[in-house]
Amino acid sequence: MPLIEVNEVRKVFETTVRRQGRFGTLASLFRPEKRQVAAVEQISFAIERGESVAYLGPNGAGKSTTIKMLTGILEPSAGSVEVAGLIPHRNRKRSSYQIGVVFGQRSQLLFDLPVKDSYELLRYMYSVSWERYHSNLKEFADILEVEHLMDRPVRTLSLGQRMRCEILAALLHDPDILFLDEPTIGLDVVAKERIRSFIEKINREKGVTLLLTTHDMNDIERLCHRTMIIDKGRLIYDGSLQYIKDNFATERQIRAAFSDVQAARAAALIFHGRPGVAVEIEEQVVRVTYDQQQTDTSELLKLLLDKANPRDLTMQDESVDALISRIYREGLEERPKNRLLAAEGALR
Ligand SMILES: Nc1ncnc2c1ncn2[C@@H]1O[C@H](COP(=O)(O)OP(=O)(O)OP(=O)(O)O)[C@@H](O)[C@H]1O
Repeated sequence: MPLIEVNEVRKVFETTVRRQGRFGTLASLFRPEKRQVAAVEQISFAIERGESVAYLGPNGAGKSTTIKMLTGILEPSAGSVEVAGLIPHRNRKRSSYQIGVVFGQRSQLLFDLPVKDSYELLRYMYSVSWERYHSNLKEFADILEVEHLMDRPVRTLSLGQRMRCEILAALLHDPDILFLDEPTIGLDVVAKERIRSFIEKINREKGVTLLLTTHDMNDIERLCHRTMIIDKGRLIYDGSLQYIKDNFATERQIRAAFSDVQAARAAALIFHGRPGVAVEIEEQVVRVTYDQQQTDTSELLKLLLDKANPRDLTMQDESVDALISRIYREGLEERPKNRLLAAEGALR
């Protein structure tokens, strides 16, 4: 039985529309105009114990609203949500024992108090035994390297230090599921890497199920075996990141370096006017960008090697980040949508 089960879920918010002008403001006061916003539309998915899933989408797509329904903060307008056998909004307290939540932008630590005080409060709230508390604190603080921060007021911590303390806070009560909303946002490369390796470890070694929202493709590549994409409240993709890469990453770039600018210019001319191939020159480097489905890589490489004399050749696929933003931007209509939807297991 799946650990998380979401069935035909919809969430509609009612908002008040402000009318323009002085009379409009007055009219809005007496007769407010209501408008309904569907933040989530008929979403269904199931997550098994131990999975690690990326939940992606552009701003305003409905990610936070979904997570709020999974954590019981919001009640769905229609459909059903079940998390670890409970209906979250009806069993908020019991449900909270099963889940840990980390919101990149918000804190569950008390700002002016030492980190440890917040942990002790959480221990009390979640009725964690002192023994369990001490052993979890020691184990996690060790790996996250936050032992030396225990007596520091939270407000004095750097963003990276605070995030590591937040993750520890979310795990003190041994939850089965961890919801992470942008856990690496705003962090430098080293801090991101520390957090990723910790999250990976608790998923692999402790079997904690992960649902992660992120705009950082490295988070996904590193942590998640499954990707769900939501756009305008609808789930448009549920499958592997590899599938997206294989089917949508059609753009590829050959980077050829030459011994001087003249040689680079001469090489660029070889591709001039060729349909579906774009060429850029930067000093002695030529970048040839093309669609793999239209043009054979071997053909371009042969031309380069026969007619020019590159010092170095490297190939690069389109970054996943660029790829997913293109999927958001263009939607799946323009692209091989049918292929995507028809593919077995792509959209469950
Ligand atoms: N309390 C609310 N009242 C009215 N509309 C809301 C409310 N919460 C969210 N919305 C709207 O629902 C839609 C989805 O919002 P949501 O916060 O779930 O998106 P998101 O994918 O998490 O975006 P982001 O990446 O910016 O956090 C947006 O149009 C948002 O304006």
